[in-house]
Amino acid sequence: MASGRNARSPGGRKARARIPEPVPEIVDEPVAGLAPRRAALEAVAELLGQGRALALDDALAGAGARAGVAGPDAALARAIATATFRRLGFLKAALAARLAEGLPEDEPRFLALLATGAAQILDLSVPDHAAVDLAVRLAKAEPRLRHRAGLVNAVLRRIAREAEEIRAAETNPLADNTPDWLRQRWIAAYGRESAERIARAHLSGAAIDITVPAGADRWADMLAAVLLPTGSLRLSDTRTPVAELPGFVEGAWWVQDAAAAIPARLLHVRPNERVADLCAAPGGKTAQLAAAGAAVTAVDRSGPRLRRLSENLGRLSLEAKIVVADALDLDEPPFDAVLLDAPCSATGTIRRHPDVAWTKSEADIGRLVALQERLLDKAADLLKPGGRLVYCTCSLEREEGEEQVARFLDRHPDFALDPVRPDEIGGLSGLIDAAGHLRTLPSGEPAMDGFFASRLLKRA
Ligand SMILES: C[S@@+](CC[C@H](N)C(=O)[O-])C[C@H]1O[C@@H](n2cnc3c(N)ncnc32)[C@H](O)[C@@H]1O
Repeated sequence: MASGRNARSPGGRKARARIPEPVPEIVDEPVAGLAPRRAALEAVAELLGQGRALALDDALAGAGARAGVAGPDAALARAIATATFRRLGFLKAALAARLAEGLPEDEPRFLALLATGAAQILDLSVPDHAAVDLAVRLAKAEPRLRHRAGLVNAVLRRIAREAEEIRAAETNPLADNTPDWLRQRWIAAYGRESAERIARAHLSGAAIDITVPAGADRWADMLAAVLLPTGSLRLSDTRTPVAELPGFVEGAWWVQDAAAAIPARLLHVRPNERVADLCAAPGGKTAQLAAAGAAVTAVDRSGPRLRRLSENLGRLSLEAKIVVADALDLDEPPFDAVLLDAPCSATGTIRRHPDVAWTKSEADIGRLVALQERLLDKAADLLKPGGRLVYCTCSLEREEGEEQVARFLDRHPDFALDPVRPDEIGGLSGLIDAAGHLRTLPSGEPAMDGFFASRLLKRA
């Protein structure tokens, strides 16, 4: 792994790249391994260039289709792009220290080409020469980058030569690999030590957890999985594609992070209760509510995402009433219970989606907080007196969690907080704050996505 600190050191500055190495000749024929690199480059450049509106998954889907990659090549493109964003701070510093002119932040394609190349050399088990040669080919194939092919060759060769030193250098992921605005927020919210643990947790990917509505012990044996205290199973076999594991095709379980599985459980739905899942797609929580026997109305404003929800429920032989609508416009009789898994900054999912750290901004949080507030007020209206509301987000930001709920309770004196109890979450009392909210962290034990959840009762 690259070291930003090392890369910025005077040692990094004293020997600049001078383009001495021979640049490989380009032959105009299909080259093994080029298409996934092109897809990764396109997706990373797209996010670095215009960022905010796009998720890496969507950028990869588009770039992969244009580059004609599928199967293992698509997986390689994803691995390269994910590795690039996971350590983008380190990679940029390592590259900048080896470029006489520094790293041009206003040239996203050049930056993406170098960063994806460096990520392959430092973090993936790709032969160095393949990473360098294919990056040079990509540069030569682009009129805007062609004149820099020699520089790409020189810098990436140098990264390869100095890889051991770069990886071995001590690193502090909070200082070197977390954008300033997030670092400040996490230190303010959690303290420096916890913020450092969170940033360190982001250097690794996440485990694969599954939700099993029935027979968890039996499935734990069959899948060689660990039963977590909260009731989810954590797979130890991460090499077999999930769809090939026993029970997937039959719809016995579904993939869902252990933290994401907690909020729906906090509703304690009973058979035939009318329950609204207001931001439902792709449907992990809808499936939990439906599996518990509730009559679920699953609402989402995204048609394509609801199609995935419908397919997922179909595989699981579960049913819900599916409504494509803006939840703010929903016109339905009052519900016994409402789940609001609100759109959020998703900073709790950076282990899985490292692009989030680099493409979201403080302005996004302000916009999302305003939307969450309106959705919460709507959820309150949709609830019967005596009904339960669970509000949750996969965000580490307090404005989207604790502070959002505090403001809701100020606006709604007819609601009261119903604190989460340790016995509801397998005795993990450390996940409950003094007010009774659930707060999970990627750096916790067990490690989970960063989730916030709060249960609110409407007075009868
Ligand atoms: C965090 S995701 C939901 C994940 C889902 N609950 C699950 O467990 O699979 C947020 C969802 O909110 C939807 N959304 C955003 N704004 C909305 C709105 N105003 N009305 C309805 N859905 C909305 C998005 O399309 C997205 O699918």
